[in-house]
Amino acid sequence: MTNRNWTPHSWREKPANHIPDDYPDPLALARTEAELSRLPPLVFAAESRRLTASLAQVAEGKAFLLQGGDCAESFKEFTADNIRDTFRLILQMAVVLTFAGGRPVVKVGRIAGQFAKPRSSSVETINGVTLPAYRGDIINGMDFDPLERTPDPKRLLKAYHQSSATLNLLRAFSQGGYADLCELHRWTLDFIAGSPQGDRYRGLADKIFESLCFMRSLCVSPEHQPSLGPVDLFTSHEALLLNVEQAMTRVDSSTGDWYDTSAHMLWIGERTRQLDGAHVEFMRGIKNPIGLKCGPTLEPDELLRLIDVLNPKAIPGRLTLIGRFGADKAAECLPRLMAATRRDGRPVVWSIDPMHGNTLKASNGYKTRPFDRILSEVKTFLQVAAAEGVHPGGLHLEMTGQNVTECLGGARAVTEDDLSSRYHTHCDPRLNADQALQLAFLVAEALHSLRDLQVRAA
Ligand SMILES: O=C[C@H](O)[C@H](O)COP(=O)(O)O
Ligand SMILES: C=C(OP(=O)(O)O)C(=O)O
Repeated sequence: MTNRNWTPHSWREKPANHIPDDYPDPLALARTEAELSRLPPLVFAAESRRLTASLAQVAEGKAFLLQGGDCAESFKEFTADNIRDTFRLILQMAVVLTFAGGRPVVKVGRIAGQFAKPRSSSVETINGVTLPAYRGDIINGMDFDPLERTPDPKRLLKAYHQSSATLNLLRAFSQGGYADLCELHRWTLDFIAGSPQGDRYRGLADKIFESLCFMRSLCVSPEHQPSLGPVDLFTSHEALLLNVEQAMTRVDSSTGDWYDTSAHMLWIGERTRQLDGAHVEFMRGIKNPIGLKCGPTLEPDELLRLIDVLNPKAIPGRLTLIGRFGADKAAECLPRLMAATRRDGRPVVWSIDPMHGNTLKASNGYKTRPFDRILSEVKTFLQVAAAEGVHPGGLHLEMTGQNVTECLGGARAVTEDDLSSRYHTHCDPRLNADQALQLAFLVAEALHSLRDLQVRAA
């Protein structure tokens, strides 16, 4: 069923921000878009519907959403080890959060398509030379060189094929070697053993391990082991390059609905959420579950009007609101938005992205994020949600399974001097595996106390 006056290309009539318009050969771009539109879908509509159903459980307070992965995937860091490590980290965090929250965790990666970045400035100047800014490997290259920085349509195809291979591996991991949760949790125990603050989490980690092993001992045959389903990890990315999203949007033959088959879930970024803009126009017409970043300048009225447009039929699980205010602004901005959606009554998932409002420049010039500020914004989210009677539905993180030094702090205390040692991100600083797992344990503690309070109040 098509939305009123919507087509996969109706966004082209609206003002579009952050989509490059400086391809030297627009005809080559058009040919590539046509080629993309003939390539097979990366995901299937039925899988996206399954994710909507899982997110509906989150909206009802019966599940929790963990969405995380790279800030920007890159061609250079495309290896099986990187994919495996991100996959494993998401699962490790999910085990901890499931146990503490007493609810299933819906797992969504920022993976298999998270390539394009909106930038604060469209140019970069170094030593008096000005070139177009790097916008993600799907558009141009990172090296500060005029040729590299020129948008190249061939990159769209390379990103498609990389996403396809990534998904292939993720599907294999989901069904294969990582299906044994007991084994998976052993990795977490290794993290505890090596962490300077490991003792703090040991009690919880040991309880999880005992429970998993107990469940395993109850199962008589391998197919009944505590394990993961076939598409247990869903994929997502920011729907920034609408020409690519349009090319990947297809009619689902079983329902007649339009689905963007580039990922299970897409989100609208903070910089492109204008009510009359191209991104909102495109996203209103696809049937996938979608996210909307909500930053400090979003007012309740505007949010409700965005909900009118993006989820007019109030479908549970369709819309996830992803707050990203900054530790210093969350307590002021979030209550009025949460109160507005609670009063409004239409179902939404409330999630928190504690990364994007907490970026700063270290004294040595590196873009970084302090772990304490990230944690503080998550805690504020949990407190405000409790005060407003809203389910704190999820976490949205930029993180990697690699041992990078991009965010400050954490148990192993990354310092400003450490940043240069393993700073590999292509755009924004990510939590490393230890920092992300530590955050999962700290959120788990907070969710556990919340659960205790709710049980006592019932
Ligand atoms: O991930 C979000 C944005 O793309 C990123 O924060 C922009 O960074 P910039 O301010 O360096 O352009
Ligand atoms: C660009 C991003 O975030 P935001 O739109 O919230 O700035 C992102 O999540 O990659």
